[in-house]
Amino acid sequence: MSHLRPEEDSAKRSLRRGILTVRARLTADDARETEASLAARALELPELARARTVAAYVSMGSEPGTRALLDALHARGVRVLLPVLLADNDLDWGTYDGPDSLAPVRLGGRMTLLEPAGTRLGPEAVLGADAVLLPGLAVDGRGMRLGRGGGSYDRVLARLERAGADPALVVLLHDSEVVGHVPEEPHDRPVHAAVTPSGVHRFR
Ligand SMILES: Nc1nc2c(c(=O)[nH]1)N(C=O)[C@@H](CNc1ccc(C(=O)N[C@@H](CCC(=O)O)C(=O)O)cc1)CN2
Ligand SMILES: Nc1ncnc2c1ncn2[C@@H]1O[C@H](COP(=O)(O)OP(=O)(O)OP(=O)(O)O)[C@@H](O)[C@H]1O
Repeated sequence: MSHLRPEEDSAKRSLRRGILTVRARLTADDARETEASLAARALELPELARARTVAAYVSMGSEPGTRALLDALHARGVRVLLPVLLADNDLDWGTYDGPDSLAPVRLGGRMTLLEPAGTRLGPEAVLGADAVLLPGLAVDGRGMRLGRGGGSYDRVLARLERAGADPALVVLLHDSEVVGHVPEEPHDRPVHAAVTPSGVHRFR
């Protein structure tokens, strides 16, 4: 968010900026194609085919669209968990029960997040997920993921590790965001796969 640590790796910051610049150039047609292809590729994942509970998120702005995927999972009868951003950047969770179950939440500036409007299940609810779909800006061949810098998903990954939970960890990206190297800090944990509109990249 806006309170980046002064010592934060400037390599992360410049990679973030570069990717957000490219994302800002995408057209509405690009976005529609990306959303449909991303859902198709993700639904081919065996990890999602056998999942009873999937932790996901509602895409915003220029993120690759997740709405088609959320609706397909929901229609299959999968229990879909969605994040609720807490004041300390940790994440609480609620369930996705179709488009009407979402409520807009204004963040600081112009960004609006869609969050689940129903019962909050608590930050530990993610421990019940068979697969976790993560937002990100980039990933490298080791599975090191670059996020927006809030550290919310770093906390989720740390919580899963502490609990000994081992869900499939899958980041959803545009094709060009699978890169050669993502700068990492000691708290960063790798994901297992990335899904992009053109396919699946596996890291373990
Ligand atoms: N779709 C989606 N939902 C998500 C996340 C995400 O990355 N994507 N999150 C992932 O953790 C959590 C929310 N965290 C967020 C962190 C920063 C910003 C944001 O608007 N950042 C602006 C800059 C805002 C500012 O600091 O002024 C930006 O990146 O442009 C939004 C959500 C939970 N839900
Ligand atoms: N387990 C944790 N608990 C609390 N704070 C953490 C944890 N892991 C990382 N952080 C903090 O989160 C901040 C952002 O870290 P980083 O830049 O790696 O975010 P990110 O991975 O890009 O974002 P996100 O995880 O939200 O997608 C850092 O200040 C870091 O110290």
